[in-house]
Amino acid sequence: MAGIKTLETHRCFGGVQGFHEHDSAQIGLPMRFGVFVPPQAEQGPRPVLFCLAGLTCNEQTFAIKAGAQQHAAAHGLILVTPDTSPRATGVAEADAHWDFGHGAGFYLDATQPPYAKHWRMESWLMGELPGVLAEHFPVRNDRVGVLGHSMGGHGALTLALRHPGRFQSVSAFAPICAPTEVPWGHKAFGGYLGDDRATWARHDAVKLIEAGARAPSLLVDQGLDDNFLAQQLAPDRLEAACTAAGQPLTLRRHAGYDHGYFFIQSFVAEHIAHHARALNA
Ligand SMILES: N[C@@H](CCC(=O)N[C@@H](CS)C(=O)NCC(=O)O)C(=O)O
Repeated sequence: MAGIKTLETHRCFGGVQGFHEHDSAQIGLPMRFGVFVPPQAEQGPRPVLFCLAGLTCNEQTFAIKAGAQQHAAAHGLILVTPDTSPRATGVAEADAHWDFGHGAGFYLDATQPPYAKHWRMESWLMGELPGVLAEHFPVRNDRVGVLGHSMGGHGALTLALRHPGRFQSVSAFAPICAPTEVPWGHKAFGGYLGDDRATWARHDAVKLIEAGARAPSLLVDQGLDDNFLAQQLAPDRLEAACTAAGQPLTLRRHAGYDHGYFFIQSFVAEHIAHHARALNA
């Protein structure tokens, strides 16, 4: 049995919010993740919602700032908040940027040195972490959703599109929809994946949809006062790709909201309800 180290637990809305660490074989380093277990888990295994955070965030950010536990407790969902990259890798360059390296894993497996060794976030999340969760928490690994914010929104969309059948529900707040077309994506994909743009396209939600990949019906919220909207997020590209491909999408644009967690708090109840509808069905 793969061990985990429990770092903290807190009673929360009748359930338990914990933060844990395990020695990841995929990443080759200890990795941290949060788990909220709702009160209904005392009666048996519950569906799981992965919540993927954005640039500069870690396993605590969404758990502390989004206010999601009260809604997960109401619907009986387990929330999992993975860290956003490997840590303490010894790669000096990975500390030099806030939008690349540590805290900026982009939920993919890097192919380029020096990142290829530890930046294996897709293999960790899709291949290793579900098994760790199944050993230590009352999860139903056959009822799984994914939600993400910004870089994590890119992660939610691309992981769902790249792994059909693994997620029954998908949603995002202010996702990076077309990373191959924006500066954050150019920097991250260039560093992690190298110069071959055909490889980049396999981690771009718009390009994946255009190439025929499909996901469960998408719920996406976007604030119109988001500082990153014009340069980095490209929700219009997602909307156009979904319309052309017949991929179901509910894209809601909200006047006055910015990129941060006050925006997320304002709509997180509706996201949790969206996931609960599919996962508890
Ligand atoms: N460069 C800024 C912005 C980074 C940023 O806005 N990150 C978003 C995700 S892309 C976030 O969720 N930050 C954490 C927070 O708002 O608490 C910083 O380093 O704080």
